[in-house]
Amino acid sequence: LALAPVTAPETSADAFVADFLHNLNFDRGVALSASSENDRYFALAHTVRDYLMARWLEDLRRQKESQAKGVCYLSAEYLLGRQLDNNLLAGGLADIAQEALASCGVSLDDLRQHEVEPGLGNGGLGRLAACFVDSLATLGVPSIGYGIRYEYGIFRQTFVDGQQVEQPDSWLSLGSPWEFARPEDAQTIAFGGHTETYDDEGVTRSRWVPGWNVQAVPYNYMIPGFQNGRVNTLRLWSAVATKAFDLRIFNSGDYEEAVRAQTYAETISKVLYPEDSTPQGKELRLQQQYFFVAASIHDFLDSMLPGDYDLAKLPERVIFQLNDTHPVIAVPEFMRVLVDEKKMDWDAAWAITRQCFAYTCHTLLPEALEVWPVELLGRLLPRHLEIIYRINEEFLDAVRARYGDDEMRIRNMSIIAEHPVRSVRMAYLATVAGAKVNGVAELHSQLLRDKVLSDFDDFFPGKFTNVTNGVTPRRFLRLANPGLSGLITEAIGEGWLTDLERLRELEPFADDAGFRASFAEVKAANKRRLNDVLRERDGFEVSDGHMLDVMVKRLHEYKRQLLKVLHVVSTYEGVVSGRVAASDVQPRTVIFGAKAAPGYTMAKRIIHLINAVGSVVNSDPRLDGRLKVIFPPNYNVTLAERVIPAADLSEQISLAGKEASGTGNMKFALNGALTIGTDDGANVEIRELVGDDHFFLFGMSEPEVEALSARGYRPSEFYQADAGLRAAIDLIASGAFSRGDRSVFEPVVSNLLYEDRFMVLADYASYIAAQERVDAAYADQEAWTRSAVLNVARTGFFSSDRSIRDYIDRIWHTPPLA
Ligand SMILES: CCc1ccc([C@H](C)CC(=O)N[C@@H]2O[C@H](CO)[C@@H](O)[C@H](O)[C@H]2O)cc1
Repeated sequence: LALAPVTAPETSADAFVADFLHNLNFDRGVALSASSENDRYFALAHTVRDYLMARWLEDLRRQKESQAKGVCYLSAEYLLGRQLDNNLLAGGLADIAQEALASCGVSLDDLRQHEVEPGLGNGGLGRLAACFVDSLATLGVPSIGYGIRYEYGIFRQTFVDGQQVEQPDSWLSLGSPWEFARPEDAQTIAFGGHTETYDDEGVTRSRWVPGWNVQAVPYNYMIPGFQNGRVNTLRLWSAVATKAFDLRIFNSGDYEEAVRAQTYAETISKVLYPEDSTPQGKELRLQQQYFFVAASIHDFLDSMLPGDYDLAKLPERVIFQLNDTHPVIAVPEFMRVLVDEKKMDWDAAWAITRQCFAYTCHTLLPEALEVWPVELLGRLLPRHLEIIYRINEEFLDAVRARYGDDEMRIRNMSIIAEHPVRSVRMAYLATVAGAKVNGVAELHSQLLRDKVLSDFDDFFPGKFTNVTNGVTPRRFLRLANPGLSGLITEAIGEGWLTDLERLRELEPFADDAGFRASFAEVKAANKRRLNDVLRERDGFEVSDGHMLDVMVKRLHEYKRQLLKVLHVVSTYEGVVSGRVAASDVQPRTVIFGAKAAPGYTMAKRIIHLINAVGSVVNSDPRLDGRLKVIFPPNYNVTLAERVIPAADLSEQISLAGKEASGTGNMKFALNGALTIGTDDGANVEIRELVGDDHFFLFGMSEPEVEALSARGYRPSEFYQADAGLRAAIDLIASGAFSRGDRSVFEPVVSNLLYEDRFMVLADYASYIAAQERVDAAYADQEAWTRSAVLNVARTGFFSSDRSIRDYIDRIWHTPPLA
């Protein structure tokens, strides 16, 4: 019996009920009649796990046995969203679960609402990682996602007087039924101390003598493929003290000291850093990065390779994908293991390392590129600093060999920056060590090659490539928009969910009035559903017949939420000044969703301004209810799944050359919203695919932005030259949205007039003109719906399955396991 393969329960409502009640009674230890909602939720989750378990164990066995080349995806963030529905969909269990629970008088929908989403990420980068592990499993690629099991995820956002207030995200307070703790697979992670050299039978070797260590305890999460019988693993590490409790100190009465090691250790995986662009350079952040990558490397080498594995073959067995620079300390750690622990000679180890890593860059903002002072790195990871120095030395020797003694180039390319403080440029380390470096959209990858890392593109021909981002259609179409999914399947049959480019077959339906009517009805139903959610969640009402104009993303000046605010204020000013009749205003509700990094003051001011403008506009009878602003707090994956299917207009208005890709833009287009946007990030590829007639383009292109900043940009000139712009800014400056107190938003206004780093004023006129085109287009609902259908039909390219296939072809060479 012990050797019998694990089998899933029978796929029937009766078997499902039996397993559910078994889990409730024997795992939760309660009877249904006495059970709490959390008990029922846990029992349901465990039942779904039971149905997926056999596949998981079988997949793990096959991946190990096959020794096929696999991907280790190293990411400091995974923005997973709720798990229940996705696991029900992947297992094809949704219908029997519904029926089974109903037969017990339990509402599946109540249990859905009970789930707290694991907010283990900030925004784009974290959500992309979640989409990618879903696609890796659905394509059947041997792979493991590695990350950190933060005890507290991204903060919960509340508004007090329109201002952001952060609350801790205690997502684990009721426990998480989807995780499997594996303390027996814990890894010891060292820190601090010093290094020394020693003689090893005539060979001088270096070794690290750490100062202290912690335990990294893994928690496994199922990542089921979509109805393909595959389940991959996401392994997240949690920190605990090696010696949790010191009885001797305790007996001496210093209770606090007795548990200090534990408290200290736990802080490593205590909380996610809520920054998504400006690193704070905190030591704990570096501790987090080293903690999870060291644990992951050791775990892979220990658990996935046979004892006598020939390490020289590692490049045929694994590729570590670095999700931005956050995990790049993995490179010197890998070298340390090969050279110091496996006693491999440096050159052989480096030759292997350079084939086992690849780096994805997700940003263009210089301030977002991580640099670590050598003082800090040397103190926390002394051996790693030595290794980085040697990597850099040999690299610069090669640069000199190629270009001669070009000191400027040497200084520009050195992994070690001398100013302002001697630091390690993590993006340069990742670029030198990576077999491949990719950007996340065509324009982004081009700018990396031409500008940000041009010296490296010149030195490493063929190293730079592009993989345009994608999103999983399982969560962001099938689960978020069942109405549209049903319509699509009715029109073109099944199969599109794992072959999204088949959406092209919808093109002819754009000219089918009946189909358009059904499509418009689905959009209207999604709006009603959103209205129910927002009313219950935040007491907001979405007015019928309003165009839903949506801007949801992290709050950052380069994303230009301020441009959207100026459009709202201009429309408002037009009416209250009497220049525009309210009846001429296209009924529109503007929905914002945005968290600001707690330390990002200007971003928090802009959130305050949005709420302040909203409360004035929403309550001014002169607008006759034709313009509304809604800003639900705590935008997250769960809210995105309700807002995106209801949207008519998708705001993708960043300054050209600043948004690496964007992924929200893809989700909106796939859900039948039209985009108003600049030629930035993946907007360019969306516009190329949907066609200029079905995309509201505005603003400067990236070269025009460069040209303007080269000429010297003086925002106040645009203020002077544009009466509409001046009226809008003056209204804000006047205190009209701050009870007459001009000081409240003065910093925002003066920044716009005298700095405006992201050229909001320069693109204002073009934006307003584009919004007028939007109003005109929306007046013709048939034409609008036709464009919306074509947006859906032509954006199948933006599936994360296609992105993963590109990574396999261009970077990983890890074909799916048959
Ligand atoms: C250390 C601070 C920090 C934290 C996170 C980041 C991320 C790279 C920021 C991020 O999420 N970037 C976004 O990544 C998405 C996925 O590729 C892109 O679609 C977005 O354009 C990009 O802003 C930078 C710096």
